[in-house]
Amino acid sequence: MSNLKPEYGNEKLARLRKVLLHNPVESLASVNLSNYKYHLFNNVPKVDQYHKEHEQYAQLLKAHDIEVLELRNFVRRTKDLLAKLPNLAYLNDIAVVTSKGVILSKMCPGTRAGEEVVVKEVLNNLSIPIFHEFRDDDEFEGCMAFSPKTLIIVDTERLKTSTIESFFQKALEIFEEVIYVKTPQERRFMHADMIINRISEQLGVYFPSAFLQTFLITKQKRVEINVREFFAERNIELIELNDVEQQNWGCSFVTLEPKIIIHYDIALNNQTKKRLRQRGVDVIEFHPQALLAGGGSLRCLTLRLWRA
Ligand SMILES: NC(=[NH2+])NCCC[C@H](N)C(=O)O
Repeated sequence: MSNLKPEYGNEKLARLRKVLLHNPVESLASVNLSNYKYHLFNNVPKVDQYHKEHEQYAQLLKAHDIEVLELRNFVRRTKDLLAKLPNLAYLNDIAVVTSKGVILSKMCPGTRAGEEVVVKEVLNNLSIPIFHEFRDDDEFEGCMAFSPKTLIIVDTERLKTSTIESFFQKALEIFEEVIYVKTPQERRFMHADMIINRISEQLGVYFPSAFLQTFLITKQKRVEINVREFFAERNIELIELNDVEQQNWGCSFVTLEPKIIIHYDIALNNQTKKRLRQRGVDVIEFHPQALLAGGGSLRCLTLRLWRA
């Protein structure tokens, strides 16, 4: 019997130790001029360049001492699905790994449906338990473990309100509170990381106008809150991003450890970079070209498995 602590869980903002990536070599070439919109790409990807950049990103993570697991090495039974799922690369949306187990998404009907079947097999093969799975008629493309206490669920076009409602009680078994955000149903706000993210215990970024209505939900109550005031009361400063930064995935980065983030070099403007520097934040920059066709950030490509 081992008394080692399990090596999974990502809600505590410690150093990132282990991630899962998937360079979509089996599927990317099937995205073409006649189907790229169906496949939720912004345009047709330059396949070789996309793979190259994906590999460069994996190397960047390794250079920072992060263990990088390749999804295909943990897939057997669901192997045939890899060729059919070009968005499987966007692993962030398919699962949230907490130290109490995984919240496994239920991807929307269409090109992303079934991604969770593959990821479930992988998690199983990695001996990471599932905390929650949704029903067949649910839609839930991820949420954000903001801290060990706080789960953020953003009601985007990729989540069904009824699915979210039915999940609150379960979420409150492992989080003290859920922050529930109503956001415009537009592609630019498709997942939680498009509107908010954390950099350290005391600092984050957000895009204010995406927060149409925000609620704090606990076992005892549900109250409407003002996000900025709410976080300010807890001494968490949220830096505002502008419209262009938000559309360039400004909120969607990988926090390597508190105050060090890995981000697209095109995402933040100089003023924001300066603000971050003034607060002691280091930005490790990565230049994307072909990756942009997929409509996702480096964070979207990364299933954070373990922080410690
Ligand atoms: N967390 C994210 N912002 N993910 C981006 C996912 C991109 C993907 N092509 C989609 O539209 O579903």
